[in-house]
Amino acid sequence: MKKDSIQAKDANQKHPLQGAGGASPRIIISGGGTGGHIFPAIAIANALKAIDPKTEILFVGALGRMEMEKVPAAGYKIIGLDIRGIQRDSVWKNVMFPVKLVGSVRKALQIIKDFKPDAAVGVGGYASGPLLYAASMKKIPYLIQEQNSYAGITNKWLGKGARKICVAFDNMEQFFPADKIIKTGNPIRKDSVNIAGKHMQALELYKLSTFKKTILITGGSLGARTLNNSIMAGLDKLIAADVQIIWQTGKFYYKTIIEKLGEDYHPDVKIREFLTRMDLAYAAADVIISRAGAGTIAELCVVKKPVILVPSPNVAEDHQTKNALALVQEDAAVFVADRDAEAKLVDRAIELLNDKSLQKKLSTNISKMAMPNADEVIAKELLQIIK
Ligand SMILES: CC(=O)N[C@H]1[C@@H](OP(=O)(O)OP(=O)(O)OC[C@H]2O[C@@H](n3ccc(=O)[nH]c3=O)[C@H](O)[C@@H]2O)O[C@H](CO)[C@@H](O)[C@@H]1O
Repeated sequence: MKKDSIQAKDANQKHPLQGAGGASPRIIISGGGTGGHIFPAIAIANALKAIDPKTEILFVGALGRMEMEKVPAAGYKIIGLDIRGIQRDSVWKNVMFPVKLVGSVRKALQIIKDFKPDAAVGVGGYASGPLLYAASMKKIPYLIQEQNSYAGITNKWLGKGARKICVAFDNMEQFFPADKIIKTGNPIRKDSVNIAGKHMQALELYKLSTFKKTILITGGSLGARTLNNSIMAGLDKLIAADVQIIWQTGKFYYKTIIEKLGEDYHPDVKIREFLTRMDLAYAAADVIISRAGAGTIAELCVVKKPVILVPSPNVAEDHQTKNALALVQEDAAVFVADRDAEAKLVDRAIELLNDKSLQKKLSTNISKMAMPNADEVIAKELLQIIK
């Protein structure tokens, strides 16, 4: 584990925020569903460990969801609850929901009894509801981390009982009690944005040329159909422009794309289902095309590359558009609407690659919006509420 500024200087010296009486804190972190919830949770866990490596951390997620794979891969233990969200497309799919909810609260109560946490954290996603509800029943203090400019129904409800609510956007008083809100930014995994000096290593990993410009396409943790369709439509143009691409398709779309194009479609087109080393993908890129998920945006501000954002129109209250506009209003990103992407995205990307002064302006402006220490700030807030 890397040492950082909040770690005690001497390994034997107790950090001022270490658990009461010298005991190391025991924390449950709950939630998940998509990378947008899971990776901030891992970032908070890493920050807690940096303060006190003996901190005991247990994750609670939803069975069958991405966290059950990504959390152990990050080195943490996770227990899954048998819970899923309300399905809006069919009433019948929700018949078992009340039974599963009650079962999950019961299991969460047992987890709390066994693990004996000093505090809990909810990052949003199915599992945080039952776990934080159980925590409130057992009078365990908890903190909520809300990534978006729009709070989901569970977080709004749980916000009333939270000690602190850490947010990344202004005007969150419309969802949460004002006295509990702290604007910290979104926690990001330090290793996903640590790109300094890694350009050559990144080109080697992807077997990319040092003589060509590179575009990274990322559709967020699940991939994005619109981005995939737009790239598919513009492949010939990209190749003709001598551009190479790292194309993250997402798990759902990968197979179809590979079936259509073949495994070795073109040496300049690197197609991947999911990128496990975001640092190297960011490091390789000259220009990035991305969805506007809150976590990705927080990372893009730190890696400060020129970015084109194509917000998903299929998320609650159109929050990705709000995320994207927060940057576009500061001249910190180029905006392409989802409905225009297939016709315009590749042209805009090639134009941006050829416009050095626009690239410079975007990089400078996006870097001003970075809040790189949210993980540490949130970890400290959490330890304060234990005290
Ligand atoms: C469709 C949907 O519901 N999207 C939501 C979801 O986005 P999503 O799950 O896509 O999350 P974000 O865009 O916030 O973050 C994606 C995270 O996944 C990582 N990553 C991504 C791709 C990859 O190949 N490898 C990888 O490691 C990124 O580095 C980042 O840390 O949660 C966000 C935060 O609540 C919301 O703002 C989004 O609107």
